[in-house]
Amino acid sequence: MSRARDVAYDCVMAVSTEGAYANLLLPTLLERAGLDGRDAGFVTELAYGALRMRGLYDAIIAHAARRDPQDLDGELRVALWLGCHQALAMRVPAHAAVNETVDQVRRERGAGAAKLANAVMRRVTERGADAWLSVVAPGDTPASRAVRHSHPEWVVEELTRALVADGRAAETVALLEADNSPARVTLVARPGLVDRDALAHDAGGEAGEYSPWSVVMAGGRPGDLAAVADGTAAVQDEGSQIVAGALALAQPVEPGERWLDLCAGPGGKSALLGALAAEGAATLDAVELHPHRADLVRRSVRAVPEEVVTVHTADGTAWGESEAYDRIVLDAPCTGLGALRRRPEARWRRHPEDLEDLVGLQRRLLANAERLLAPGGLLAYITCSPVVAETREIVAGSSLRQLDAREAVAAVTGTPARFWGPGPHVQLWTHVHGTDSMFLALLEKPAV
Ligand SMILES: C[S@@+](CC[C@H](N)C(=O)[O-])C[C@H]1O[C@@H](n2cnc3c(N)ncnc32)[C@H](O)[C@@H]1O
Repeated sequence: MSRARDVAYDCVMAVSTEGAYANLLLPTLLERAGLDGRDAGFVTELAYGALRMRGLYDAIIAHAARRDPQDLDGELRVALWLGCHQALAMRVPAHAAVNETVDQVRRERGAGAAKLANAVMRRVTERGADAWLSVVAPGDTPASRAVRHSHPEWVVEELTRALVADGRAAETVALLEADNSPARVTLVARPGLVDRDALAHDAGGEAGEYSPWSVVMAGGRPGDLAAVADGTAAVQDEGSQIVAGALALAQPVEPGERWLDLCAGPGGKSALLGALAAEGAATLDAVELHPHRADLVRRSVRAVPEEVVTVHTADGTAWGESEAYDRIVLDAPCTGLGALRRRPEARWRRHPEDLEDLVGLQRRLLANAERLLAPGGLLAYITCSPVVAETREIVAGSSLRQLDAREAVAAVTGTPARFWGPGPHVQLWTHVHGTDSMFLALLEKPAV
């Protein structure tokens, strides 16, 4: 497993010091190292676990090293996070966790740093995880919850505020725990392009709980599936499928309808909407600001008939002619605090100041989307965040009429509308629905 530990170390180093994304980098590192099956599972658990839980591990390391972990060498700190995760969360025997960590540090930073790693890891392994929690996160305050569940304190506050607003005041801990649980890999069988049952069979998986297009994989690499390789299927969270599908199924599609995806990259929702547009003889314009992400959209929609989706590299705040579209999806750039399971580093990259900038951008995008919507048209405002300032407060500033999004979600999922909360918007929750915590509001421009 030494090779596996090296891969986890390289991944966590690149993510924490070079700004890499674990979900993009790790598959490449695994392939390069020729690791799959059990070894790949071990690396993924180790790297993702260390990246998620580094807030807790820093508190433990601070105690064990009697110094601020930020003052340690980057290499030593990363090796200690990995050592903590092995010893406290992965049932690796203490002596192995200590020895592997010390060897790693010796290779990377030499004998002096290895000595320090040895002393710290010996202290870390003197206690089990529960005993450490009572030392570094005693009681039940917002600060101790933040350490215990390894989220920045401001993130805990924002998530708690969102839960309270949704009548779920007692569920903070359940949500924080869900954020720390590995997500199942979910595929979308793009409608009209591949049969869901056939995909489930090929993937050795099963139909997802809510989305009629979803398949939950039991294991294996999605990229090995023919349907994923040819773009008729893809990895996509069930929550994303539900909220995008809701716009398409909210009312019957008239042939010739024009649809717009105003923030399309990397193109998961464009491809699902493109497939649904093709079935209804509609067309879709997909707009994305960044050229490399617009290229990802082109790749994502490659299996949708060519004449249905047109990808544009443009600024969504200024793009388009007024009243040109019958349906618009605005999947706005957001803090992403609803998708922390899948992006283990995201919670540490975001800062409270980001929220103000994002809210300004969300408002400008929504204002342009309102301008672009035809009378009688429908607009889906979506975020992969439950944060109140970028969800219900943005929608409250809209001049459009808010529809009951629960009805549209019910039409997609075949469940009763009352299942989806008090309305009129729908807030999905990771700890309740097993999806990313996506927000959906459906807005309508009055017909003239
Ligand atoms: C939440 S992501 C969209 C995810 C996408 N709908 C999907 O399902 O794959 C937001 C996207 O908006 C893009 N973006 C940011 N500012 C933009 C702008 N002013 N105009 C258009 N796109 C923008 C970002 O680059 C990012 O790709």
